[in-house]
Amino acid sequence: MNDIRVKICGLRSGDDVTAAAQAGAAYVGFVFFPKSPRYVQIDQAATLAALAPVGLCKVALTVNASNAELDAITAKVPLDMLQLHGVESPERVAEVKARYGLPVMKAIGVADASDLPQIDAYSAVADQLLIDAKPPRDAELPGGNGLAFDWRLLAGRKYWQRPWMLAGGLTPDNVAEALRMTGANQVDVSSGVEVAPGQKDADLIRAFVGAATSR
Ligand SMILES: O=C(O)c1ccccc1N[C@@H]1O[C@H](COP(=O)(O)O)[C@@H](O)[C@H]1O
Repeated sequence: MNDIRVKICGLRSGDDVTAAAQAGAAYVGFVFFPKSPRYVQIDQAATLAALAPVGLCKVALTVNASNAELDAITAKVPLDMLQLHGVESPERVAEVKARYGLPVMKAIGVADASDLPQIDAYSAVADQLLIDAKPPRDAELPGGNGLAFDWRLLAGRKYWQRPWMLAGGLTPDNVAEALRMTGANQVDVSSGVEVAPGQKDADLIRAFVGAATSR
């Protein structure tokens, strides 16, 4: 066992929450982006979050959400963290953090080295960073596309100012290599533990957490 922390994102059923918790995930994510096959409505997310055992960090993933949307989510769902996965500016990240009093994780899309400097800008305001593959220009979703970026871009950059997670195209088969190449100590996965879009699989969740944590 190592101290790698795993987030399983896009949970939609009680069985998903149980599978993530039993596998040893540290975070679970609920997607509040209607175009996603992993979308959950607020009442559904509230029910799922209530099933999470104490200590499992419950994250709401939103995309360019308004205050009204975030007000509605945070009023009903017991949360430990907000994940901002759109084009929210550093100022917006700071505003959300102050308004809701929850830790904020900002997702940053990376395709090449020119995308890396923004990580420093967000480090000044976000509590955590999620370094994900930049979506293709015509993508419907800003994340959850099962696409990896060139992990060599992060080699030797282990020490960002903030805790960070690696995401994008991770699977039970490649997560150990991704951790080795990037030096990440946290990873986030969505489509890599699914048998169909939005349909998580307990065996894949177990295999992913096992592969990440047993190096
Ligand atoms: O999962 C989604 O549907 C999603 C929708 C909108 C924004 C982000 C989304 N997912 C995030 O993207 C990463 C990477 O996904 P994948 O493992 O490549 O499928 C995922 O961990 C979520 O945080």
